[in-house]
Amino acid sequence: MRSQEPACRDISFSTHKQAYHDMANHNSTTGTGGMDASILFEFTRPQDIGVGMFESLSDFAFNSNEYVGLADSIAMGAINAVIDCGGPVIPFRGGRIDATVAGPATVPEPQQDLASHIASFKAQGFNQTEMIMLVACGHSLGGVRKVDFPLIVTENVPTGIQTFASTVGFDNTLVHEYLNSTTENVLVVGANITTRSDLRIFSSDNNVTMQRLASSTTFNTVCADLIGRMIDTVPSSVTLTDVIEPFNYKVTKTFLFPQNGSLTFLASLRIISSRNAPTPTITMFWKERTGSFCPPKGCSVGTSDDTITDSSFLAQLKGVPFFDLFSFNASIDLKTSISHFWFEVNNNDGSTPFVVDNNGANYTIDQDVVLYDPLRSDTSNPFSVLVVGVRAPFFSFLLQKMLPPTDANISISQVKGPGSNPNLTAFTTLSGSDIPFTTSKTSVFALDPSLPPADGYTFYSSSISHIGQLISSNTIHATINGTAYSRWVPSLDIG
Ligand code: HEM
Repeated sequence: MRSQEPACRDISFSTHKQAYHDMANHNSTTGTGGMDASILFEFTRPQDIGVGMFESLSDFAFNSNEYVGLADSIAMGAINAVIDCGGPVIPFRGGRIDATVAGPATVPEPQQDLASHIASFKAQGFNQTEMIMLVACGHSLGGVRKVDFPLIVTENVPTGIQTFASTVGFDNTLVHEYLNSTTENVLVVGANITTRSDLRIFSSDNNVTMQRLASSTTFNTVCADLIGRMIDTVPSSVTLTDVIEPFNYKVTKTFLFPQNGSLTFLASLRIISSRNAPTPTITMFWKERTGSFCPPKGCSVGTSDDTITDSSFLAQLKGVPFFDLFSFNASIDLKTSISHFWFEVNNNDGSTPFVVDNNGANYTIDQDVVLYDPLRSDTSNPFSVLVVGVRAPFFSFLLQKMLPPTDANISISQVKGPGSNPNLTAFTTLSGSDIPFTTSKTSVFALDPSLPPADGYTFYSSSISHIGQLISSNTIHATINGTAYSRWVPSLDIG
């Protein structure tokens, strides 16, 4: 079995529900609310409660960083939940912006009447037919937990969850069981008539829409469309990206730091691989930042490592069987440094070698003045020592004098998870884990006398404790002699 095989599990169901609850405070008239991760501030409300909701939020606790927020993770979670349960592939757009406060309490509740539900869905941007469809798509998965909704699940269920359909998976079994009156969906046939919201919704057009959904092709098409609209419902101030598809060449794991009289530059190029073709030969090229050192075609180095990995299940469904990661370890002339790099790929199949250069823009290195130094840093335990190299001013470099800059302010801001929300301590106890909040922390660097200047750089360090927390990204900010620099370091470790 491949490591990326899908698994349709409890967490898939609650992740899917969470996406709807996050979206459900959208108001299409005012253009406010939507998929904005405000659920993080709302999940103790009666309409949002449940262990499932908490667990799926915890699942995403470490995904956020300065560039990708929790709301995008929730949207991607819903897409994965649907495919993991055998449903259709829903396109993903990025760019959601996380809310910083709770939204209005407009998530529909099962005890409300039909008119309220029609009004709620209308505010969210869905008409009555679409409401029926979206609820049928949503309730294709999972069920109602007795522990959280004892007034709805009135009888004992061995698993604690009264499922909406008799089979597990994203399909229209729920629709068939509803139409042929074999359903055990408690929101249709539960003893508590007040909370039979699915019955009121499904039958609100005399079952015309439910009958349409009896075709599995229609069900899949309709659900892909409506769940896609659901996760793309955002405040009007937010513009989502185009649909994001896997791309052929992705540069990752770049590190530039001084070492043994040169600059070491590490980079990896991830390419889509079928495993059936010959292994390509890839060469990395680069150009100097200043002066001349490289031949006219650029300095170059071959691969130092090549690892094939499985792609995600979503990528497999999009026709990406494997990824091949080619690593490069280049020694860069210290004086002339590096300004940009690109690759030449020879597929070794008789075709002409070609250049991969970020569609003509090259992969640029914006500065070499402030560098994170992974070798001088120690991230092996929760008490990390992070080291930043600062290039000595030009004149002192020429004189071979490693003078520290006269004025250096360096700090690192880190996104960490989980943090804690003091208002929600009851849930901390309930779940046995921490609240899934990420927090941002800034630490200051000081000139480190234990690290002698070398290779034109002076070294600054900062001791950082992050016991029990995972760091999801880091950005170094520095002002050196009046000039501001910033460097994003997604991972502190070379490996
Ligand atoms: C009037 C509208 C709706 C009402 C009143 C409603 C109500 C409920 C209730 C009471 C539960 C049980 C929750 C639990 O035990 O954790 C539930 C579960 C669920 N709902 Fe809805 N829902 C509505 C619409 C939707 C929509 C539009 C979707 C998604 C498109 C959705 C997706 C789900 C999923 C996937 C579950 C199962 C969660 C699990 O098993 O962990 N619901 N819903």
